[in-house]
Amino acid sequence: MNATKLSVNLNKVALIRNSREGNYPDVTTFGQICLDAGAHGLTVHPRPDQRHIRPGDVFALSDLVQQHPGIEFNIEGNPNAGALGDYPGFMTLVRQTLPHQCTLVPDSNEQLTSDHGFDLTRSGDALRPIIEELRELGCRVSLFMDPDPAQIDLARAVGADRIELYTGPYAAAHKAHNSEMHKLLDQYRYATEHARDIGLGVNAGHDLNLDNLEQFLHIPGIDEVSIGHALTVDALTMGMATAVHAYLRLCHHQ
Ligand SMILES: CC(=O)[C@@H](O)[C@H](O)COP(=O)(O)O
Ligand SMILES: NCC(=O)COP(=O)(O)O
Repeated sequence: MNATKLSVNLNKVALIRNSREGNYPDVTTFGQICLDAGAHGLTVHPRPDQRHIRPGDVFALSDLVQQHPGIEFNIEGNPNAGALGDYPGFMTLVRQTLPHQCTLVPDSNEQLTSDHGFDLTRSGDALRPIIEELRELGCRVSLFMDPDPAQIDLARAVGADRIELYTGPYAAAHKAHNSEMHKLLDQYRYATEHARDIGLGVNAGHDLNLDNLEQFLHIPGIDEVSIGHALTVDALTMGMATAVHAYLRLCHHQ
């Protein structure tokens, strides 16, 4: 069984912090707890409305990760999200913090959460120079994608290093005990095989949790999962370090 890396998404820790004045809980402290517990990386998805992760968190977590060689910092977002108020824009933040991985996501500013992968037939040409710049900056570039082999071919063609499979539909089918789930899992399995065959790495994320992760990871070849929402909820009952351990076990690291 191959091991999949776990990157903990800290958005929801920041969301609680932002509900009051001050810095409690401190996102960087929770990042440190995750790393001490064995997480392989930290993920943030700064959104232009700063509903959770703020630019200061991105800088602080970048500094934290630099003190931990081998740990990956992953920044997610729409590269076309420009400056808004005191939000400097996605690409400015990335240029200033140089994460190991940039996961590009086609979210609009007002979206509640990510809910689809890129349609590269429409946005591929615009993404190509952005991907080129990110790779020149030394960032691995991953594109948030649905499990569609034709679109995955385009991800390769526009210069991505990896894809991140959007797992929301799988999570919903799993929760509903829906007969669609097995059909979906076949699609994710085929998409993963296809991506690897054409030289792309494969990440996965969105709504993965302690109930649905194990079955998803029966698909061989998933390099990394990024998990935030459910892991943070689990941490409310288990504590953050124990929650990270529980997810690491399902990723076959413990
Ligand atoms: C790309 C992706 O699936 C995650 O970034 C997810 O969207 C988390 O973002 P929120 O925490 O803002 O819902
Ligand atoms: N890329 C997915 C991610 O970072 C976390 O998604 P979720 O676990 O908060 O749904």
